[in-house]
Amino acid sequence: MSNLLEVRGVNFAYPSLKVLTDINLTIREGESHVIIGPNGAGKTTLFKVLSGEMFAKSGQVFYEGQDVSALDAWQRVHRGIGRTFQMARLFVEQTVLDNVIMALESRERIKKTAHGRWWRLSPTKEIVEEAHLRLAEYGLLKRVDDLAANLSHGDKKRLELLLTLALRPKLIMLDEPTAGMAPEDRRAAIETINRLRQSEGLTLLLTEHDMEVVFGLATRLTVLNHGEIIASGDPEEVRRDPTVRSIYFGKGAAHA
Ligand SMILES: Nc1ncnc2c1ncn2[C@@H]1O[C@H](COP(=O)(O)OP(=O)(O)OP(=O)(O)O)[C@@H](O)[C@H]1O
Repeated sequence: MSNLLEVRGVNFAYPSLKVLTDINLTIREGESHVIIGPNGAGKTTLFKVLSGEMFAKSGQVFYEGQDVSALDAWQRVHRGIGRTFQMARLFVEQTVLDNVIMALESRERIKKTAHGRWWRLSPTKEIVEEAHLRLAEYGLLKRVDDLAANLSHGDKKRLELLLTLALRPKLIMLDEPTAGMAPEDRRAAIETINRLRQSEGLTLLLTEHDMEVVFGLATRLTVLNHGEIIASGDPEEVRRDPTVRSIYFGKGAAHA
């Protein structure tokens, strides 16, 4: 497996708080790499630095061997890095169908030009058909005409995943993909994500608190604590690591 993403010596601080300290991390092609850590450990901040929403104070991020540290978020999307958020980001005043059409139009635009923030006012027949097909695949067909704002939490997350994947990323970063879901939705999400990883040849980087999801998805596991990586490797080995056990899985740990 070759390295898809490499993080070298990344440091990040908010004005009054140091959050990431000397982060070194490798994401290999095809793996499902889960990052866990107590609340406030710096997981979301790390995602923001990797996706280009914020820039590291020092250190570098390499994607497919190229330094992308200075690229903006949309430029990283063009390179093939997709991302979802803890609270799904959708065009809530648009219908479910229009959300999908916009994502598909945007993908076509990315293929043709260097700039992807544009869509046609009247989409082609092919795009509308593809949108319906994808909505059917995700079990959202009956909601096509609903406003995205009116979807349930689980359906919003599903739609966001569909939109992110419509851009055909190679690496997809999922920030707590099952947060707030009922147990049966959570199990369905694990299945969907595992299936997509295999069928679309995706590499996954996730943060997650729910241990059923963590061990249902992870092929590699990294533990972040107070902005530092304290363990990384095979999920079962990491689970047995004495430091990890005392900090994270031990008595009184936030998410044991
Ligand atoms: N915009 C900000 N300005 C200042 N401090 C921030 C900002 N965003 C996050 N923080 C702080 O940075 C630290 C790391 O936050 P972050 O959201 O990255 O942690 P996390 O591991 O994702 O937490 P959670 O599991 O609760 O989502 C926390 O102490 C948080 O309060």
